Amino acid sequence: MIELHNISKSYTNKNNIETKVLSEINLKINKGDFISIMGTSGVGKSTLLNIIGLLDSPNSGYICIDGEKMDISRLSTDKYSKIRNRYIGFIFQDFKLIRDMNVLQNVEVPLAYAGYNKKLRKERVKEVLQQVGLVEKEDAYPDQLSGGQKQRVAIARAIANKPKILIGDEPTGNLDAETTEEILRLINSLNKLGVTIVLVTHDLNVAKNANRILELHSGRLAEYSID
Ligand SMILES: Nc1ncnc2c1ncn2[C@@H]1O[C@H](COP(=O)(O)OP(=O)(O)OP(=O)(O)O)[C@@H](O)[C@H]1O
Repeated sequence: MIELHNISKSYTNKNNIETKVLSEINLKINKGDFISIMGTSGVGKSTLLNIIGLLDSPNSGYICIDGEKMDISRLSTDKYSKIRNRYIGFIFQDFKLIRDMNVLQNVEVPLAYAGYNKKLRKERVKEVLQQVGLVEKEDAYPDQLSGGQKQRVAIARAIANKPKILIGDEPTGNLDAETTEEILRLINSLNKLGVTIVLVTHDLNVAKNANRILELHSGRLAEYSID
């Protein structure tokens, strides 16, 4: 479904010193997969996730979605914003909800962008809020919600367009142990419904929820062995 071919990424600082973060990474993400990517701080996990999510472009290599090669030099164009909006749902450690929009309006954003009319938007928002167990909070503003509730709203927004893949960058990083479990249960239930998941985490207990754990180390991706 999503394939990474020989993806490399490096950053060059102002003294022209190059740091190689990703080195010829190959990865095949199949429909229904639940993949965790682990690695120490600064190893390049977010960089890799942003490339998978078409938010950032590699220096070399390419990505295919359903066999179509993405033209990474054009990631900022309208066509790619639409692809991102339709195919990819993102969740982050800091939720990234819009403060002056209530729950309903936050979840509506990707639907409006995808061109759903008002009636269809309302129906779909109700459906996804039901799925994440937050129907009664549709009028609340982000500041009035707990961390776990905010992440539920972010998940509802991320899945509203029925994306092919749900991508999470440390989505439980700001949550306590109990709320982390609650969010992982929700993510697991979405995966059982067929949503493909890729999570970045440095927490093995979180990573263990996946059916495949990978570790990023020295720019390379390898299967993580639990023992
Ligand atoms: N825009 C940028 N310009 C220069 N260097 C960058 C940029 N973004 C990331 N880096 C560097 O690339 C490396 C990988 O960063 P990245 O955020 O992907 O790591 P990470 O594994 O997600 O880290 P953490 O677990 O701490 O969030 C780091 O050394 C970082 O300083």
